[in-house]
Amino acid sequence: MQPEACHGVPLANLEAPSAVEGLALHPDFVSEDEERELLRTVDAQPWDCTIRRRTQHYGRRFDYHNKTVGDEATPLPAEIRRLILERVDVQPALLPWRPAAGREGSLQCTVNEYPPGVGIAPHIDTHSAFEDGIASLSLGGGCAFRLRRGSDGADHSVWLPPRCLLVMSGAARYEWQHSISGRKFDRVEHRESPAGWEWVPRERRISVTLRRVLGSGTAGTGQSAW
Ligand SMILES: O=C(O)CCC(=O)C(=O)O
Ligand SMILES: [Fe+2]
Repeated sequence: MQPEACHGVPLANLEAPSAVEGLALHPDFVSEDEERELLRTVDAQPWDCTIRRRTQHYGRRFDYHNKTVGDEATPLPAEIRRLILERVDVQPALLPWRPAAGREGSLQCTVNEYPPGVGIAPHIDTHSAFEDGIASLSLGGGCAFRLRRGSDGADHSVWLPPRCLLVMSGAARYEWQHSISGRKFDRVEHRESPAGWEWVPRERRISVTLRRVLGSGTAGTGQSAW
């Protein structure tokens, strides 16, 4: 099923497409107050400007050039740990792994900043570096998140509202490329409008993604770096 075309902009649906097995959305994963607290926290930290969008890396560092994870670990800000990691941990069905359960050295957390007009090219997160199960929390603004399956070109877009936790596991993680177009507006399903959709201007979006480094943390020492 192809997305309806309008000026070539795919329609972003409000619900996770059932065709993308392993894709789950958890709306209002944090409250508006918690979102503000997380944004304040992130904005108080230094940014890495190596690539087009600004990033922050906690836990193990991912090298964008050779697609490997370094050995050193940067402590996670306490607010990210409390409001995201610990909350994911108490809902074991959310992710195939537990981010705060003493698996020290195995977490990789990236904060991405997307000003309006900035996106991320289609990709599958490196198989050799990360385990199954990737979570991403949207803060500040939403975006249309596009998934395309390599085997048959199936193509779906879903709207990620602010405060929503996206989880990609199984097929969604391994068989579908994901991307965010570098647009200033998204075309989003809107059931009350006559056309059934509306243009939504992009606002600055921050995503906090959690991944687990492959093969690490299996022999815990009981110490935690964050
Ligand atoms: O911004 C997001 O939610 C996704 C980020 C992403 O795909 C990545 O860092 O690999
Ligand atoms: Fe990704």
